[in-house]
Amino acid sequence: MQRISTHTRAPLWGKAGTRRIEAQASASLPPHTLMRRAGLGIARLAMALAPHARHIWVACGPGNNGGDGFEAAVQLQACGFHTTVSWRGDATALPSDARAALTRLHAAGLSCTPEAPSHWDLAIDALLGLGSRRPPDGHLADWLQRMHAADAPLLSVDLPSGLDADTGVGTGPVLVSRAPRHCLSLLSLKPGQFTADGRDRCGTLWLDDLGCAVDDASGSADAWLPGFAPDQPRLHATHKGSYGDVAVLGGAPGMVGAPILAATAALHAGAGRVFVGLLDPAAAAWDATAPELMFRPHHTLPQHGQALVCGCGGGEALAAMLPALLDHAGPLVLDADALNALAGQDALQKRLHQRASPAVLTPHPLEAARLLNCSTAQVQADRLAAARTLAERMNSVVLLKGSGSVIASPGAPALINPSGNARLASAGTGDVLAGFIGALLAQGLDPRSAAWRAAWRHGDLADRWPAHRPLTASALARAWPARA
Ligand SMILES: NC(=O)C1=CN([C@@H]2O[C@H](COP(=O)(O)OP(=O)(O)OC[C@H]3O[C@@H](n4cnc5c(N)ncnc54)[C@H](OP(=O)(O)O)[C@@H]3O)[C@@H](O)[C@H]2O)[C@H](O)CC1
Ligand SMILES: [K+]
Repeated sequence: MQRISTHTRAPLWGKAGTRRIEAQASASLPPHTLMRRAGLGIARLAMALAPHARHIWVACGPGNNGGDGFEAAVQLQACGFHTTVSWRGDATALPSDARAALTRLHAAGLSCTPEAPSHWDLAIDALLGLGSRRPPDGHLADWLQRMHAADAPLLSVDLPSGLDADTGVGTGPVLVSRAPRHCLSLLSLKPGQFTADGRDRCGTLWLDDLGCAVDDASGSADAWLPGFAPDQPRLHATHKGSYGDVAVLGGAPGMVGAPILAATAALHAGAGRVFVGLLDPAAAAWDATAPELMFRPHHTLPQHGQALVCGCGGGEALAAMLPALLDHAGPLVLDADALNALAGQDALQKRLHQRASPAVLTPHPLEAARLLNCSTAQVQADRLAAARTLAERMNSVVLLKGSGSVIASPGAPALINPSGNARLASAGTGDVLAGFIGALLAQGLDPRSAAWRAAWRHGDLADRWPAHRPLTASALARAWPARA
């Protein structure tokens, strides 16, 4: 069993892929082995999470997820925990593995009750897993509501009930709670655990591969957790020219802060030199808080060899500049108003498509919806699919922001960034991310690596941010850790 962290590099499989893994694994094992292993894994984790629990509530559903719960209850009872198993249904309607587990439960002297207990020290949600097909209702919804409202820790089996393994879209009750939440994923990690509602619903994630470790030799994974890549050490005999130039274009009247944030972030993320071209003619041509930034007339940027970050607070004036920029700029990040200018403009999108080196696009869900000509809800309903479609359509690396940012690139597996938290939900943090990506492009990283490493670092900084210190974009822009 493995605790999943932001450093974990691992393949992610959705429903179909996990079912394939399960079928292959169970074909070579005696009947019911996987479910027994699942029960053992759940019980072990439950005991580790709540060693002093006196009363454990196992809520079981109508499929094999419920069967995992029955197996876990047998183990917990055997270890001396007072265990209540709540289950309603017809035993003959259970799938065969779950039916066998129910028989074992009865043989162990346990019986099921059709009601929830009044008190518990740890709840185990074994209501629905991969087979969840519609919002839980009736007694399933009632039991979920009780588990989420309680102060006791909650351990979800495989998936929090109602969470879609492919998309991370959650249905059914979930309340903001201070009680610890854990999820023990079985056989595989799933994309839906890391994006959309997945992070909130899962809490701390664990993986038990049930002794069937699968590699991804065939490249069939639906997405990947990228893992952690430290910054490259620097040679002593280098200079500012060794680490590339970034040019930042944006800053229409009233929005000058955005490019300054991106430029500051690029500087702190290690770019050798950073230039700024502001679109507001009345803006000051230097920034006393960041005297390293070099301000230039916007029409002179980017100069040859500079990585361009374009769009931050750019306003509508950017649209007229985009054709030339798309044709001639080298490494390129398009953010905010540059993305809005692209939306619905087939000619611009064609230019983007024809670029020799893919640009990095950093839409939030609303910007992605504009580019895809659909609603934000449709983007959020399947973030992986939306990012992949955009990446193919624009021949670009697309970093779809939000909880569990998705990084999709043409011809490469999609990545889901696991770092970050809701403290990043404040103005300007997107500009900082664009600046980080620009700095990594300037230092020679390919667009996909620059995008995921920047997203990972951006999230990791937020994860490590001191609780008592406000997380503002300008502080974040200066927080890239010093190289060893
Ligand atoms: N088989 C094994 O060896 C192992 C299985 N594992 C665990 O199994 C689940 C997947 O099991 P599955 O039976 O396919 O699916 P579920 O348990 O999630 O539920 C399916 C049943 O639930 C009904 N359903 C679906 N949605 C709802 C809802 N909202 N309300 C009520 N009922 C619902 C569904 O009924 P349908 O009418 O829709 O067909 C099914 O009856 C997996 O997640 C693991 O936990 C382990 O991997 C170990 C090995
Ligand atoms: K569950």
